[in-house]
Amino acid sequence: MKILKFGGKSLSFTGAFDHVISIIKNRAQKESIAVVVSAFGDTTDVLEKILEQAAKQENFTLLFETFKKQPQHKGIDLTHEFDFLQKIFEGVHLLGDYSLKIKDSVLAQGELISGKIVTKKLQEQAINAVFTDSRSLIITDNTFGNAQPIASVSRQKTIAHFSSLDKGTTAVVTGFIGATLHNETTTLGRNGSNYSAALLANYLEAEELQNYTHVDGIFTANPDWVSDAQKIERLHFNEANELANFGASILHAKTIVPLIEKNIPLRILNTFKPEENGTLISSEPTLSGIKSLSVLADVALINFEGRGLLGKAGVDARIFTALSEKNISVSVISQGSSERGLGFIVEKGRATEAVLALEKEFETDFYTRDVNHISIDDEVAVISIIGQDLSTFHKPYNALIQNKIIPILFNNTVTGRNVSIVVKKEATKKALNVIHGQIFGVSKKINLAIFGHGSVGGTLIDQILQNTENIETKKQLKLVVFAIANSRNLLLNEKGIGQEWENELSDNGKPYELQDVIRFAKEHHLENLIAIDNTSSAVFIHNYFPLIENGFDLISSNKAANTNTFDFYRQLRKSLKKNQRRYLYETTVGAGLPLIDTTRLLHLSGENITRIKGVFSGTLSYLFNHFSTEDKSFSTVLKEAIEKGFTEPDPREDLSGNDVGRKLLILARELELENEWEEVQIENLIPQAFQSIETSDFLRNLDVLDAHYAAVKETLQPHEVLRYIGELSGDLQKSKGILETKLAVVSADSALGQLKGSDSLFEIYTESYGDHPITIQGAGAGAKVTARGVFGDVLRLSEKQ
Ligand SMILES: NC(=O)C1=CN([C@@H]2O[C@H](COP(=O)(O)OP(=O)(O)OC[C@H]3O[C@@H](n4cnc5c(N)ncnc54)[C@H](O)[C@@H]3O)[C@@H](O)[C@H]2O)C=CC1
Ligand SMILES: N[C@@H](CC=O)C(=O)O
Repeated sequence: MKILKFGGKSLSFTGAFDHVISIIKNRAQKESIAVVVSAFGDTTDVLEKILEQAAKQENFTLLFETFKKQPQHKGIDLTHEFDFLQKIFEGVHLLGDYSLKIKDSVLAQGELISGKIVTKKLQEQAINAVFTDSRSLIITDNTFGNAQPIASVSRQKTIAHFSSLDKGTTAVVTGFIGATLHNETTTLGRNGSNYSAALLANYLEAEELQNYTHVDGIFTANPDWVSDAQKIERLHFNEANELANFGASILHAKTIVPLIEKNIPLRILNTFKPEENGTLISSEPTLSGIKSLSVLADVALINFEGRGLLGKAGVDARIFTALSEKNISVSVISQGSSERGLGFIVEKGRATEAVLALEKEFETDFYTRDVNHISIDDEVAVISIIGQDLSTFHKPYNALIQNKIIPILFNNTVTGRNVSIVVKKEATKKALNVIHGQIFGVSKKINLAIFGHGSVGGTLIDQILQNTENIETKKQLKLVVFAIANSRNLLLNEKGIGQEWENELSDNGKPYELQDVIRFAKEHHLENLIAIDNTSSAVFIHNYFPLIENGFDLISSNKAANTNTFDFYRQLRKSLKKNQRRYLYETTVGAGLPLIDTTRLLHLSGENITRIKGVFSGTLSYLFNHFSTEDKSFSTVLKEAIEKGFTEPDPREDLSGNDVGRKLLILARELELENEWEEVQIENLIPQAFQSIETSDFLRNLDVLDAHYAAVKETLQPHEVLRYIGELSGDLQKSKGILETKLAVVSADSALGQLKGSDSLFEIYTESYGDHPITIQGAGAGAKVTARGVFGDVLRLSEKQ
């Protein structure tokens, strides 16, 4: 025989009542089953509410009449139950009070009513169903509200009842309720119906207990909180027991024990998807490893501080005796060895009572100041990682710290392989997602906010969106672009903005402040945050500080932050260090070329860099490579460079030499030089008259540059070409270097002279390499290569997140 149990949600009319009847019908026609039912939907709560109204001597009639008229009650003779309830409510109304015994009698009507209805509906479908009032089977002690079954009597009564049924009969048994030896109605406490079903399975030595719920089975975490949670196919009883103890709402420890005793498998199924296998819990060994995350949300942390009690014996015993006298159960406990500090978790509703009990117990110790204080923090939750041991705990732990979630305390069990972490309640969802992403090997979600969607930013967004699947398959990284903004508008989507981002932004983008992005990330508990600055704004860089303080790592193609004052540069590093955030900006020198990384590694490894020289600007490289050898005017070649996306948003940044100057300054600071922007000697290629006019006027009048550069070209010898060069020299061991940019005439067959297209060339001279510099050469500008470089930074950060 199999026991099928249906919970209240499955039985509500707005739920899956018809599915339940058809499941039972199909199964009853094929095999031997017994059915255990809970009360319909929220019946138990409604009955309790009416009882409360009656006890407060309020008018309970309206609610009671509404209850009686519920559609599921139609067509069934429930006169007996309704009359019984009416009498009790009237009595309670008169007395203004009720006992737990009365409450059990009232609540029991919910299961009695649903049992009758299910039986009748099955009979209408020609199923030989018999209503079975479990008060004649489950005999309990008289702990009303949480009665304990008397196994020997209950077993014997249950077996006798089922033996008396004709073959092919389907018993519909009321869950949750029992009766004392004196025939007084009792209830079995929280999760009582599941317990009844487990007891029945035990007494009848059933083949399997099948629990039909509103979920597909047990998941690696609550899918309402973790969208990547996966269904677990199989669990061992021990693992299920751990899960049950730590808050998995569809399991309860006391349900599992009767099943373990008789080795009866438990299957969690979805009423709406009866054909699926759900989760099977049995004694079969399963693959070892971490199984699931569970959350205890309705809890409070009690912090007991008693420094003066150091070394005194029996303090813990006093604490737990005081609590146990009040029947307050303690879950997570953590105690320091050096001082008498003890933190532990109790049910939230009992926290004040717990503190009062402790204050009473330690009254004299307060007086002697041996106990400093006892406090409650009820804004906490406990996350338990079932199957986790300490050998790999550093992974989720580090991920939490990375995401600025600092566990308040944690503990592990010696035998049970699980670690519990107490976190601030507001961080629960984010913490769950971070841990889940880390330990289940499913993709780690990286949440990106992209500021600036011009040439580089726009190309980057497209590159990311085109490669999301590929990256997820190869790297198990799920890149989610949750924010895209320019200087005016912001588009947000916590699930990820898609390929249509441009249209969506123009349709739904809204004016914003930076705080909107930060708040959105917090409200949606987004983890592994990266902000990407693809603007050229010297104003935007001040946003780096709030971003860092709110858990964002940073990436920029914008050179403004690293070329601001040295004080700003230092403050930024300080904030990054304090908040344990990282900042990558590989594309700020040489676009996609690995300049920063190479320079940094050489310097860090102690290699003495003596000089860095080269063509730093892709734009100017393109300009002079083509202008020197082709019969084209200077402005024609410049326009080509602009069209190809090599130039800065304002091309005068390139022509003024400023862009090269910035790159020199960025590299200098990588070498720990403290140069300021004003100390960079720059040759400006723009005639004085055009240096401070509007960009649009300048762009309209580019040909004014032609005469000057035609004259310069005239002076070149046949084997000579023009190159705009940047050089970092001087004693680079000191705090300042010499930073210089200039237009130079070089031999066409020199390394610099042979440059093609928009290639940059960087020569890094070091002590060990002598006269043979490390040379890095390649496309030094262009939206595609730059975006690709930024993408590289995203992956670098993501892998370390
Ligand atoms: N084009 C290239 O080859 C390379 C460019 N870069 C850098 O990449 C950055 C972007 O360049 P492009 O895409 O060509 O510029 P762009 O002008 O095409 O795009 C800049 C974007 O930033 C936005 N923006 C400006 N101020 C903002 C603010 N305060 N807040 C939010 N958004 C703001 C603009 O609305 C625009 O969407 C620049 O800093 C540039 O120096 C770096 C290496 C190579
Ligand atoms: N305009 C810049 C782009 C890269 O920083 C250049 O030409 O190098």
